[in-house]
Amino acid sequence: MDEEARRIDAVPGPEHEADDDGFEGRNIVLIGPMGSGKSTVGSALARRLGRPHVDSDQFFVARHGAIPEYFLAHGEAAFRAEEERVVADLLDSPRPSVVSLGGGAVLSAATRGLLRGHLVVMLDMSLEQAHRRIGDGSTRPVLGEHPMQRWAEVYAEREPLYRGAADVVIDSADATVPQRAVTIVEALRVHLRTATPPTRPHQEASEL
Ligand SMILES: Nc1ncnc2c1ncn2[C@@H]1O[C@H](COP(=O)(O)OP(=O)(O)OP(=O)(O)O)[C@@H](O)[C@H]1O
Ligand SMILES: O=C(O)C1=C[C@@H](O)[C@@H](O)[C@H](O)C1
Ligand SMILES: [Mg+2]
Repeated sequence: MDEEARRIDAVPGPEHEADDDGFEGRNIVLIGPMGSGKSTVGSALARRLGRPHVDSDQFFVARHGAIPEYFLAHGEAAFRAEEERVVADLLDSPRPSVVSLGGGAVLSAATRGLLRGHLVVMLDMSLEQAHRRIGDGSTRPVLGEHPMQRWAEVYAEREPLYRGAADVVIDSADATVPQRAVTIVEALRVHLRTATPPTRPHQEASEL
């Protein structure tokens, strides 16, 4: 793991919370569909908490180059295998961090297993909101030539995986980025007060 790269984005902002942020030293991991704000909100959340922010797509690019080009050259299966390795490295963080995952990272059963024990937040969004965010989808090779139709299909396939892995689901896509960071902090605090036992292993959607 490149420590220099890990420090990028790690500078606390003026609004950051106390050093002991109350999240038991666990990573906060953001999952959810393409365009839901995992990278953008993750960065704001990390600043708020005074934690490092790391993003699996950014680390993938640092290791392997641009994602669309990697898909073209090697195919999706190779991408998923490398993504799995990147995510495992990021979750094995020496400091509690905010970790934003690529939209398809939860497709890996190994990754879903690793998520147990971390605090996992699903950022949800509607198709209409996705339409406003994603534009022509040109930076997301999974969306192909009909990005919105494909976004909806992919969402339907993955929604049970996101929900099965998440400790909290945040549906506030129309709120501002700082508001969404605050909403996540509040939802996680409620989760930690009410979850029994505190680190209850997540169930696979198929087990629910
Ligand atoms: N309130 C908001 N919250 C989050 N993102 C917003 C908001 N308003 C606009 N955006 C924009 O939505 C776009 C998608 O956000 P982002 O790239 O963070 O999504 P993502 O979940 O990381 O997507 P991917 O799975 O492709 O990595 C960005 O251009 C971001 O600036
Ligand atoms: O949802 C997906 O499958 C993807 C989402 C992006 O974050 C990138 O990880 C990549 O474009 C694939
Ligand atoms: Mg992202």
